[in-house]
Amino acid sequence: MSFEHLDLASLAQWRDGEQPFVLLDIRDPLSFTQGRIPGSRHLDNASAGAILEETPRDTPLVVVCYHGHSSQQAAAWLAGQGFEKVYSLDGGFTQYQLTHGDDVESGS
Ligand SMILES: O=S(=O)([O-])[S-]
Repeated sequence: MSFEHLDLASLAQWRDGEQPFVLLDIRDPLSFTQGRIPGSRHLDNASAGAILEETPRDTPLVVVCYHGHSSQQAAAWLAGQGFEKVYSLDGGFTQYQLTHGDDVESGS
């Protein structure tokens, strides 16, 4: 079990499509509150239990971090928890914001 990489163009297609998936943002809570990809959930030690419990293992997960590095570790971990389709967003939120700066959600 492992994860795959997802680029921003593919993410945009997914967001326009019908297929459900879950965006999991592992950045620090303040960064998450200040700006995130709309619809993202914050994944940290506190929320991991509930997310693992309520998410069917065949739901595709897309992990987002700052630059696309630490999301790979989180994605590998999630794959190890039995999720069948796990993706790490290449470029992370930083790249997303550069190219989709007008499509960012904020607040808690
Ligand atoms: O969050 S990061 O590991 O890409 S700097």
